[in-house]
Amino acid sequence: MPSSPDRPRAPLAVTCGEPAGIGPEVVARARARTSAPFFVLGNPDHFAGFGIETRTIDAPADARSDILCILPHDVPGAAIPGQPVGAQAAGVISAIARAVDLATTGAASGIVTAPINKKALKDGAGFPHPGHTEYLAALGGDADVVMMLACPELRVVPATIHIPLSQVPATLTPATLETVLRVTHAGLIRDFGIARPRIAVAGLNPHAGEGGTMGREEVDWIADLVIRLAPDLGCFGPLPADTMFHAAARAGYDAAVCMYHDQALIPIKTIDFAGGVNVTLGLPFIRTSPDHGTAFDIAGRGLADPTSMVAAIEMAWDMAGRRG
Ligand SMILES: NC(=O)c1ccc[n+]([C@@H]2O[C@H](COP(=O)([O-])OP(=O)(O)OC[C@H]3O[C@@H](n4cnc5c(N)ncnc54)[C@H](O)[C@@H]3O)[C@@H](O)[C@H]2O)c1
Ligand SMILES: N[C@H](C(=O)O)[C@H](O)COP(=O)(O)O
Repeated sequence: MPSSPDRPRAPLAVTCGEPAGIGPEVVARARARTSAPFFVLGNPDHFAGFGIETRTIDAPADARSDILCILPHDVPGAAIPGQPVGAQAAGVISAIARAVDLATTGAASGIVTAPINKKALKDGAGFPHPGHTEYLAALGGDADVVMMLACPELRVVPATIHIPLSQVPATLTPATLETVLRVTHAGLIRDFGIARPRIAVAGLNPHAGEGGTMGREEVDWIADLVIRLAPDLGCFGPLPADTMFHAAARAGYDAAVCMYHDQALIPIKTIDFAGGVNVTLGLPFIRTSPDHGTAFDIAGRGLADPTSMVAAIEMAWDMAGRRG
């Protein structure tokens, strides 16, 4: 748990996520594993049956830490494990927007999102975004946002996120990478309390291009950009991605900025899938999430591990305390 706040803080708003997934289960089980104040936006029926006492509340300020408090949100019908219901998609999406409103007005200290199934939301309600990160960026006024996944041993940032691998080289530009590095640097200072962040930058190509023999992006512009920004942002690289995640290498930086989704997320989900947290940097409000998805294969079977949800809640609460 984070240190005691200097003054009372509003509780966190947790979104229900996909009812057919493990979101409701990990939210319910998290209640028994942390004392951080939160309430969940969703259909109260979806949170029954996990052996956790629940209570519906009328307002965020009514939230308590000893009971799972649910602020009712219209996500109609039963939750069917592994089978998304199209009619629920709009409610899953609007719960996210409502949580953002609550955080923006100060009724919530920040938001923690339970996992969504992107295909279910697209099929059910035409959700146009590939993930929370992009939706939250839009809700946050087209903010320049960065996806960071963090665990005690490692923080990673993919510079490109939910796009096909074939589009990565064209999407990566000096301007986009510079923005990612600046937002990452600011987030490490503001939300992680690191006074002088050290940021390792991965190469795009095998062996970071090996002097242009295995790809040219590193020699054409990535190295120059990193050198130019190094005095301000404490960045270095580009490094061969295959050798920058072992324990001794990790000790040399506070975050690794990677060129694409899996380059960043494979190492952290391998090192600490249970404890990883997804945090969006650059938003005008706090947002964290567990690092796992809807896990339809185990939904409704009582097998879901709430550790990542607990870590996400505690990280958001800690950030809220740091921001004051
Ligand atoms: N923050 C989010 O909203 C978020 C994050 C990641 C994935 N997703 C979405 O979730 C859906 C499924 O994605 P996926 O299958 O790639 O990943 P997943 O994380 O849902 O599942 C991967 C594997 O890990 C297991 N697993 C996941 N969480 C677990 C937990 N808490 N306890 C025990 N086992 C757990 C699953 O059973 C599965 O075998 C996709 O639609 C994806 O886009 C959403
Ligand atoms: N890219 C994330 C992951 O694989 O864990 C995940 O899809 C979540 O993304 P959002 O937070 O943008 O939904």
